[in-house]
Amino acid sequence: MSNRLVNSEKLKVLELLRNDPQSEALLLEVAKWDMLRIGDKLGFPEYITRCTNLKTLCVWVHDFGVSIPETVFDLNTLQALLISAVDLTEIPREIRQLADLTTLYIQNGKITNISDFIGDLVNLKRLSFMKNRINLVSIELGKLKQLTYLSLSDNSLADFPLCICELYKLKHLVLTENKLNIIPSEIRKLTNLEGLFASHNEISVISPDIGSLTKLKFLDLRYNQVEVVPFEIGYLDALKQFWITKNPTKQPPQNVCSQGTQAIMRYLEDLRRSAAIETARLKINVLGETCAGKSSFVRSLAAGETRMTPMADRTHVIDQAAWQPEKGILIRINDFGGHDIYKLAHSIFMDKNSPVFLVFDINEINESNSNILLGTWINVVLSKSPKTKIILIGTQADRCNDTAIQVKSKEVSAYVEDLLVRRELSLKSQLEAVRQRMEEELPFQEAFKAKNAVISSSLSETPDIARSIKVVSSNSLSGFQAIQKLAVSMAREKAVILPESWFIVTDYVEREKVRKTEPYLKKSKLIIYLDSLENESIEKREAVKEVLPEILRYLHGSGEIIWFEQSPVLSEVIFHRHEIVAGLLKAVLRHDMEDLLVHSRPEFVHQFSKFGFALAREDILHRGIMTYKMLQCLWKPFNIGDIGANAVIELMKNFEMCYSVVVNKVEYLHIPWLLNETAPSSISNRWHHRIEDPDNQDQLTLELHFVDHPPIGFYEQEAVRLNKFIEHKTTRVDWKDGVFVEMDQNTRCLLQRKANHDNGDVITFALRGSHLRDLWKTFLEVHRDIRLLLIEEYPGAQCDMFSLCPHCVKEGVPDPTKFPAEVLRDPPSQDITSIPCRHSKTGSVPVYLVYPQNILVAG
Ligand SMILES: Nc1nc2c(ncn2[C@@H]2O[C@H](COP(=O)(O)OP(=O)(O)OP(=O)(O)O)[C@@H](O)[C@H]2O)c(=O)[nH]1
Repeated sequence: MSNRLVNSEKLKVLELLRNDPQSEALLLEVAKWDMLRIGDKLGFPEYITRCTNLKTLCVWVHDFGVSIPETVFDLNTLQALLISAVDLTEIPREIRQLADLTTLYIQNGKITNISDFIGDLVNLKRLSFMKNRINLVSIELGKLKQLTYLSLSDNSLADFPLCICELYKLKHLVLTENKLNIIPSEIRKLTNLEGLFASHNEISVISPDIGSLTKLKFLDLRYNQVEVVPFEIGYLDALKQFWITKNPTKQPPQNVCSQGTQAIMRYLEDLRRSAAIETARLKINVLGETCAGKSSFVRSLAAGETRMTPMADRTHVIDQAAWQPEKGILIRINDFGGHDIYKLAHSIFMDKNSPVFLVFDINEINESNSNILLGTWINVVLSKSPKTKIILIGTQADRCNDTAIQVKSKEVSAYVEDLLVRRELSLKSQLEAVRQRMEEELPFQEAFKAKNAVISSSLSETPDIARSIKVVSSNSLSGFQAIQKLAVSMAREKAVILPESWFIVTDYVEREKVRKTEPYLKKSKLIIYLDSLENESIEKREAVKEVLPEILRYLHGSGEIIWFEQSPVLSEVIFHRHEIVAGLLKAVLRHDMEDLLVHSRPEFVHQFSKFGFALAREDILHRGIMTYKMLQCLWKPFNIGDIGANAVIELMKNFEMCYSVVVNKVEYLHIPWLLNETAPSSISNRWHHRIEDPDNQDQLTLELHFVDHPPIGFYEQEAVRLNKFIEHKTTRVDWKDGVFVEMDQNTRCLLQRKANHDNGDVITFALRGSHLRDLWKTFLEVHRDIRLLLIEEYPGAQCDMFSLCPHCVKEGVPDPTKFPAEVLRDPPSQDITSIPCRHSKTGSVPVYLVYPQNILVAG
């Protein structure tokens, strides 16, 4: 059936009309129709002239050529004409004949202007020229006083057609995907407007008069160039949804915009009440090996004069320097002291929007150590946040002559270039492999396509590493000017406009940072402080209290504080001193724990008996288990009390550095980072290399192949996450590179990390048991979890995931067939019963071994 009618009962008539178009009886029937929808390319039906009662004509996907058949304009009963006319280049003049039209849609054409005669269609209420090429609109459009809906979306409008602002009854105005650069003052005239949709334009100016649109409920300005949202938008009481993300907004700051309408409105209201102050805050993270010269560089930069660190002063974990290069600009520089703590707790201290200064001693760099001094750090940053800007800074230039500096600078640039080329080549070869498999036309084409898309997108994003390195000396301050200029320009890009009242909180935090009296600030105490400000009006104090979460989020984003709001315990504690958080984490996540755990030390001797301490020590060193009591001892020097300790534990759990197990009402923290030992010998009895009982057991296996090493922390984080899938009454054994779990009598699993110098490291998750259906359920959940961990936490990790053929595994084939793990998310069609496997005698294996037919797929 090619022609479609809205009323299906009339389809028979239509079919007969095709066969016998002259049948008078049928034509009489046609004359009664009031609505007709045509949706093909088979020519325009002749009988249309007989539709003398037609009120609605809807023609989609119809090849008119460049003009609409004139017969349409004779249908003078028409009230609604909706056409999609691919080749139409202008609005047909004859349209004026349809004087009763209330709805006119001419979409998906090539129309370039809206001509004068449009003004004749005075009864129009709804008008759309969506998806044309309109760049000119006649002022006559302003005569359509009955219009309530107008869409000119997806056209080429560069100037806002002011005549639109004469359409007083307009309720919905859709101008998305044009080239508009302003929302003009005249917009105030559209007092009935309820929805203004202008995303994907080039709008940089919004007239404050937009504040007159008292009925506006929806305002969409995403994907524009707006820096300043006028505070008058805060007057729009009816506004339910305001979208303004994907703009370079300073007012409100982008983190406020991404919080949604309520947060934006609160901010704007605050701005209305108090003065607006422009401020630019930037966080720079300084990384690099120990003794590179980081601290000397950071301190000299912040002080504006040489500040060399003595050799002795190299024990800090993280220092934060404040640098105010000019009024209104505050740069916080985190100096990570070359410690692993940065690598372990990246997500706590880092964010993709803050640049990294990677510092190395220019005298030390050579071909053999570039990988350690630069490559490892670059990979750590890129695996976590591939879009972070990285600037390479060679220090200690005063100890190097000019020629050597030139040579070494070139070598470093070449090294980085090479690193990026290698990265690209590796991605390209992965892509090639996937494409080859696509050509083999195996089942699971969707899986290959998905993988193809992921690799292609990584390929299209070249990491943002500055190729030319900056060479400085903290001794002579040579090269500092260039760095200062760069940092200031990066800070300016981050400038935001804040209501003056926000500075009550930011000033308080800054003062406390300098005073260093408290290890952290309590939110409840901050609120008490706000209440105590007698010089401020009650209204102002209340307003600040209301926007406190936004202010804290802003301060977190600009590196001023560490504040997470996932839970009441966490949100109560504001860490305003980075060094305290780093110190607390380092006190637990240290690899020299064995030396520290000596009973006679003051922090332990009064808390533990000798025997009790020996047990606790054993737990930590051999099982990676720590009690709350032990934590309290380790954190004693920081004086953080119960509230602070609970918040840090919560932080560690949230960032998956540990998981907790409660035994006999005592909470134990399991911290895979602390494990140093190889697999206990008992494991080989509980998990044989080959499946023990092949007749009754199966094994599902997931292998993660990394181009080089897994990103730091990935394995440990997955080891923590694995706990989610383990039933309460199970046995779990952890060692440095593995986890073995006896889930129940029938099911066991193994997570293992294996170094493989030639082909990159491999992490394996294997699940073995006698109920294939149950195995699949857990296996899919774990696969989904690992996939999400990679996507969300390690988006730059170069990793290939495979599902091994269970048949090969059972047979003990040394190199089992590997299916791309994407097959686990791509159900094969129901009629496929077997999958090719080169190791099988029959050349294939049953599909249920590769994909869990009839079992719900974990997305
Ligand atoms: N001559 C010279 N010595 C420098 C320069 N920068 C740093 N140093 C010296 O190099 C040594 C290490 O400098 P730091 O600034 O402490 O290096 P770091 O990278 O912060 O070291 P960690 O804190 O261990 O990570 C110190 O003795 C500094 O005095 C420089 O530009 N010129």
